[in-house]
Amino acid sequence: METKKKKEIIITDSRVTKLRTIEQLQRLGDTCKGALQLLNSLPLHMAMMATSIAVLKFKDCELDNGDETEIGDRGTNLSGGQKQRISLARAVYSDSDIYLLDDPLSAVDVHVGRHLFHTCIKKTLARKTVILATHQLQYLKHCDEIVAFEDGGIVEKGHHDELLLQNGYYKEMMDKFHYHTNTSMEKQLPIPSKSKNEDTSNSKIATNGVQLEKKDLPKNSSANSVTTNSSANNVTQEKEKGKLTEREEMVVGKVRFGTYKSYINAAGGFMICFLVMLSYTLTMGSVVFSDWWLGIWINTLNTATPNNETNSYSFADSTPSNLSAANLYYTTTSSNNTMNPLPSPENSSGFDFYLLVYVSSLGGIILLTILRGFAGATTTIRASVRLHNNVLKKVMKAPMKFFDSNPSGRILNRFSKDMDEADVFLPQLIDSLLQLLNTIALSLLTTAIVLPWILIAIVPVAILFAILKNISNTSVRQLKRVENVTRSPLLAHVNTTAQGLFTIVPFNQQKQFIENSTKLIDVTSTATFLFESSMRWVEVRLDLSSSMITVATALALVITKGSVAPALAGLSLTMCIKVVGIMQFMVRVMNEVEARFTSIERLHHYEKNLEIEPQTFDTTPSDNWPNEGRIIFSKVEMKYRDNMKPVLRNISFDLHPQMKIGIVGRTGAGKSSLAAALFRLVQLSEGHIYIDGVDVSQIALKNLRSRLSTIPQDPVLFAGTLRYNLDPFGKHPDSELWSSLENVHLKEKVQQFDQDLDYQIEENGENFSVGERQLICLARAILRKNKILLLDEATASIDTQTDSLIQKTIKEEFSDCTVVTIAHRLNTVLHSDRVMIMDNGEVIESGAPQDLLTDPHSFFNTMIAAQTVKTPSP
Ligand SMILES: Nc1ncnc2c1ncn2[C@@H]1O[C@H](COP(=O)(O)OP(=O)(O)OP(=O)(O)O)[C@@H](O)[C@H]1O
Repeated sequence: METKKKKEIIITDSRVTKLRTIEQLQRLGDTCKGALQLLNSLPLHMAMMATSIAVLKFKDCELDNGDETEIGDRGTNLSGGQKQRISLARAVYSDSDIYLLDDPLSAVDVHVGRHLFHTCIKKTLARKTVILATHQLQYLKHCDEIVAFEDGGIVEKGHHDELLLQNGYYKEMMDKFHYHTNTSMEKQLPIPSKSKNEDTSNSKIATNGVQLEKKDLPKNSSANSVTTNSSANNVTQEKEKGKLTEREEMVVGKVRFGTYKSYINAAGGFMICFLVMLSYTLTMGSVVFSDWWLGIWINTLNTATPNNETNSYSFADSTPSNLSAANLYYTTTSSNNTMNPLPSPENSSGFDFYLLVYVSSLGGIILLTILRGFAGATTTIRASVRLHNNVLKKVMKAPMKFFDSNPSGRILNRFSKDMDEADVFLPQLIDSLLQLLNTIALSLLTTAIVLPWILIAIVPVAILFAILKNISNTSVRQLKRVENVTRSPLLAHVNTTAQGLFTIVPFNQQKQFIENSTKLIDVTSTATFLFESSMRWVEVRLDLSSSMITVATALALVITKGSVAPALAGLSLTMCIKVVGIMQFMVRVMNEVEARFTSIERLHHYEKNLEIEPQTFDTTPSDNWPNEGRIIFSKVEMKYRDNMKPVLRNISFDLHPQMKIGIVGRTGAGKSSLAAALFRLVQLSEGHIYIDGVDVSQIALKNLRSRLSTIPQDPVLFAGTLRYNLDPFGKHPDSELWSSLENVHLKEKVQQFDQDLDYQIEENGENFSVGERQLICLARAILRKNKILLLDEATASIDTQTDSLIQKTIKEEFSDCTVVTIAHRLNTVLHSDRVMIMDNGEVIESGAPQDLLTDPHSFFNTMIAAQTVKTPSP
């Protein structure tokens, strides 16, 4: 493998079928957890060492704790460019022979893009075969071979110079590209060749009324001085800095009353729960009454029969309900021949009366049982539905930092396993518990009335079981809590593995993921096993105690043979077996109920303690707000989390209505954070943002977010029809939907689908390319007709030609709107009214593009110069 391998470069057109594998590889390469898992699995420091020179320059990445920084689910705490660089670093580290890179330069700025192309792709991977799908046409002349695709087929193939000579598709594309980028700029202005630091040392930056001295600004965007200083002093503090995920909470001790109260409240309140309990008591009471009445009836019949000595005691039925007054009453009345005040069954009316009451009581039992079942089921279902909805509402309103620091597995765990406990296990257990409690209460009551001396025997049994319950309860409950918590990492792992499958498979990391999964399953199963074992532990002891009590009673009866009447001896033994059985069962159920209530405890924790985004309603904007689209940022400072340094610092600018503004800057400079601040995804630590004179922090989030349109860096599509994705509330007629699709140049493609607007979009829009997803989002924004549109790298994954058509559409469709365009492709913002350049969380330059281009010292000029592809010396 010493000979240099041939490189092949493939250009893809976003309207053309892409190489599916490459696309998915890159897209899923950006899923952070996959990155984290892989990076964790590899010797991370070595990986970074091997690739940092070529790719990362981690200090430029401004990660709080360098390569030790923890990355959240799907790379939530990384900028788009940082995600791409980590993906590329991972690919380089894998040291493969063939590299498939799908547009890895789309989300990075021109400086980093050049660095990545020349240092990483050309130099580090010099001896590898690299297949690069890209829309960055400026790099093509450095490639060995170019393959141009159109409509899913190859239209041209060859070297840059050859293809130019052919004067065909490639030449036309290059001409358009140059027209849109370098040529137009070159026509306007000379391109300075000064380095960035020289260029920017003295000039002033105007940000509409706010004058900033450039010398006050950091000379370089990198945070190297920050990381260097702090790491020298305190290593522990440094480690904490890069920490993202918080420990999942786990309560110790008894389940608090607040948890039960939250369940009772969710079920409908104390009164409803009391009524439900009453329905259980009445049902149980009706059974007892029916048995009792039968006893009276039979007894009356027997007293009416001359030969009544044949009375027998039958306790064969072992259901708890038969441990009732009826049996006891029957026993005593038949032996004592008590007076019966009721009508004699000898006459037919008396017989009818007994029968009538008995049949009515049976009817009552049926009715009350149905009522009880209905009341129990609806109440417990209502409780779990309300709990679910309350928690869901809380999670939906949680701030971004909650999702950053809580892996998806934790949230999934609450909504799956914990909800399952509330939906399935608890209703059954509560039903059993209420029945048992009533049975025991009624049994004790009747026993106390009829055979009070039996209570003396019951007391020690009850004490013994109470002791056993107390001993076992603590461990059963705590082991259930451990089981609850250990499931979260497993769910997170499964979730991220599924999402990152197209990264895992090409990197051949299945084995490692299976091993990790097995380890996590082991941990979860161990916890489940321990919980189940603790339950079995107490059950064995309860069984043993019950048997011993029964044996002791039987022995006592045998020893005292003759001194106790056979009937009473039989009764004692039966009572003993029943009472012990019920008590034993009740201890089990009570233990399990408390253990399973730990899931309600976890749900209640979210319900009660989850921080939500500030819901301010101080100002209610008018229905047509914002009708002008003026945006003012005043001394804005923003941190993603309190313990982090600000990502936006002292940002002030004033965007006039209908202004078209371009925001450019190095990757990680804070451009997307600006959008996050505007949408109040993260609260400002200082300063204010005004839209048409209204302080956005004073209005309801719903009002704010529904009145602004955005196309995010990672376009989001939902599983459903295309129509639903364009117009979720069905507010627009089909004609408008088609017109918006036409505006984004997707009409033809959609017409090819069998079900056109009803075409089914898969989860995350998997059946569309990233560029197409961005276009669908743009069509959605066109339909919404809001006065303010924010495009965050909205056309980064779209070819230059379509990009320019889209820019034209945006210009026409949003001519009377304020459009903020965040872009790395500088030609995208070249025709804006104003360009703002951001660096290290600050606006370092602002002005009309023409003015900035005429200033040879401007940052903007250096960026333009970088885009004109100067090959660095090897
Ligand atoms: N949710 C988050 N939590 C913590 N830090 C974050 C989060 N999102 C972004 N950051 C950090 O904030 C900084 C600015 O990120 P931002 O996404 O605003 O950059 P950007 O200029 O849009 O970059 P790019 O051009 O690469 O998309 C980066 O250093 C990034 O690591």
